[in-house]
Amino acid sequence: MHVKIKSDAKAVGQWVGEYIAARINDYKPTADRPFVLGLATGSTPIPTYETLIQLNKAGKVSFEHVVTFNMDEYVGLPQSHPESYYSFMWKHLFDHINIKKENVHILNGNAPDLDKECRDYEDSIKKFGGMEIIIGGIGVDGHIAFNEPGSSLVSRTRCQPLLHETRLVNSRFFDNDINQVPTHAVTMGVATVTDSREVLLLVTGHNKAEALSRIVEGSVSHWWTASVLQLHENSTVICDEPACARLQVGTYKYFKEIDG
Ligand SMILES: N[C@@H]1[C@@H](O)[C@H](O)[C@@H](COP(=O)(O)O)O[C@@H]1O
Repeated sequence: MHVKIKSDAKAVGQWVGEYIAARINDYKPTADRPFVLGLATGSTPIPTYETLIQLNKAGKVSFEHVVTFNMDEYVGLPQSHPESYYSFMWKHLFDHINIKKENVHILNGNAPDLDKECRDYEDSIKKFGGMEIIIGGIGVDGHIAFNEPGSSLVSRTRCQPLLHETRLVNSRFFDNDINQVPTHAVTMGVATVTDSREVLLLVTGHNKAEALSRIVEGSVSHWWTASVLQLHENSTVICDEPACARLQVGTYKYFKEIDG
């Protein structure tokens, strides 16, 4: 696991956006061989999406042959709801780049048969040959996608109940009213994420400091599901200075020296 430490959230977004654009360009995607990209929601990836939009508008990267799979979606929230992850993705990225609508995949949290929806999603990722890169954020409890603490580290895409704490944190998007926050989500499993050939984990802000230290310095544990990235052969955590507040000085210095 690599750890790159940048000054702030904007610098993280700049680095990750430029890196993804370079990876897409190196891959030279075509209609028959698209670049398959896993994407996340939350406030953390917004600066990355802003960078990708700028690069796309400047003609430096094209999404014509990019296929995307989003990590998760709320269950029971209408797609048109401003806080659905569907709305989020179109508002913050897809509406501003040259991606084809049919190349965008987001789990349907209103599917009549959620188990089938999740199985079909896994099949669809496989049909495209798996993901080249996936980017994710983390919850303050170290969850990746909606794989709450205690999720199996070999879990696959499924419907998952949300913890009270997660709903409380996310209530800031729902008029600070926890009762408006859905109780369940459909989410890629931990193993669905780690099947990606490369994983980029974005961690910004002081409120993620405890989670970052657990993931980087702690043991691999289902209580901090993102810690599984220690076992991935190509994973990188890109974090900002405030998120490093709980790292040991030696850890901080080591990664500054090794990964920049
Ligand atoms: N399901 C999402 C996660 O994918 C995201 O990483 C997390 C953190 O969000 P933020 O980046 O806003 O802190 O929020 C939700 O729980």
